[in-house]
Amino acid sequence: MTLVPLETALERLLEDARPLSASESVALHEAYGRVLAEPVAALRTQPPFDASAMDGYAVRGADAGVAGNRLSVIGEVAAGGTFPGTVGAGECVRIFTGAPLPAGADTVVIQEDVTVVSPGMVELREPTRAGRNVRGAGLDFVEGDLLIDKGQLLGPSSLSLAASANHPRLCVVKRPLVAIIATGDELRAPGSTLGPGQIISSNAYGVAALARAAGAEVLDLGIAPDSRDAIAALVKKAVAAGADVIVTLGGASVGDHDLVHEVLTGEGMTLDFWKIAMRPGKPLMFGRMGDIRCIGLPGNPVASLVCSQLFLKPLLARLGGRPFRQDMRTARLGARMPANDRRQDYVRARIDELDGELVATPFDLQDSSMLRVLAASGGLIVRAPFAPASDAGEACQVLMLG
Ligand SMILES: Nc1nc2c(c(=O)[nH]1)N[C@H]1C(S)=C(S)[C@@H](COP(=O)(O)OP(=O)(O)OC[C@H]3O[C@@H](n4cnc5c(N)ncnc54)[C@H](O)[C@@H]3O)O[C@H]1N2
Ligand code: MOO
Repeated sequence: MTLVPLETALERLLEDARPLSASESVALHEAYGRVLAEPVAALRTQPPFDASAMDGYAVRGADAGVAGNRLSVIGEVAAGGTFPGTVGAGECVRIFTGAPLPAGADTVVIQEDVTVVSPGMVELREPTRAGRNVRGAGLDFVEGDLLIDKGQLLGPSSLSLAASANHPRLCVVKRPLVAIIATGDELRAPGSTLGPGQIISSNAYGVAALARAAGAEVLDLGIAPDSRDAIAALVKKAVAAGADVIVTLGGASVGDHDLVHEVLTGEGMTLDFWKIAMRPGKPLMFGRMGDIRCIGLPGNPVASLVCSQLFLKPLLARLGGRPFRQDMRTARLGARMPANDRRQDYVRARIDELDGELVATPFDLQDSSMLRVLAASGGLIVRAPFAPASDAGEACQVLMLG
């Protein structure tokens, strides 16, 4: 059987994956980590007036430069207030950080450089350059300035900037909706009392977490038994819910009970690729149902999560318009590894840091049913198809797991 090379599969999955055109308006507190769908322009000027940057005395520049100058204090202004008069020669106004500069003044002498001679009189101890300690109107931005470009991921500083520009809400790219369907007669939800032959359905939880980490919204449609009608009913539900991506779990292989391909095709999916030269995850399936992408994940728990990390996450990131890069690192092998066969191998490994270097030690047991080993793995050693045997201490590539 020909297996699709992993790079080819990834290219085909991502080739036409663009940010969804749908957008929504969200309150600023909900906008962290979202992607901006429309540019943000300043609705106001900041600061809107010449403002004091320090606590001190607002003076005319001509009066500020001479130590020993005595100035009479004609009033006071704090942030939020305004001073009604004008500062003349030989005068000053007590001022606090953030307050608008009174008319006539263009300089602030910080209070540390002043001696209060009497309640109405100060003496300058140090000269201050004209214009110092003043933030000119529009120093940060001017009404109409483009502040944040469309497509930007909204982080803490962009949220404060948008707020400062007087936007209570922002227009962001819709999160891709992922519908998850588990398949298998043997599966029961966590917390169930199991009958003979039954196991707990675990894959959806990790896959959903990876999808959310990539910026998606998740609709977990539960478990369909191994019947065409039951699987088809959940696929129809996913389509009706507006899913952008339908993820099935299990039933992707070649057994008599592996019905996913048949059902998805019956519901209108055109298959793109199926069966990849990778381990775990060989039976991965990808197709399109109109604009909906369908990913058939293998049932083995480790395979479903490794395939989600390698395929689902980048796809969802693209659809959501967010940057994505796998966290690949170079490490030293902590043990010898045998030569690889034709499948790209993702080997569960313990990751330690030793003298500033990463050391990746493969676990002895690599069965793709073993979640405990995966959970103990800080990363996956990536072994290219037909890689020769490697000795302990040799450099290797590791896909770090978050
Ligand atoms: N003759 C062949 N048999 C198999 C092949 C093959 O190429 N030829 N491939 C093997 C590989 S590799 C994998 S991976 C599995 C995947 O097969 P399916 O996608 O059809 O998965 P199932 O058969 O439905 O389940 C496999 C295994 O995983 C358990 N499972 C399924 N869903 C879940 C879930 N949601 N949570 C937890 N565990 C789940 C299921 O009970 C089985 O034990 O096929 C090999 N066989
Ligand atoms: O994907 Mo399967 O887990 O390669 O064994």
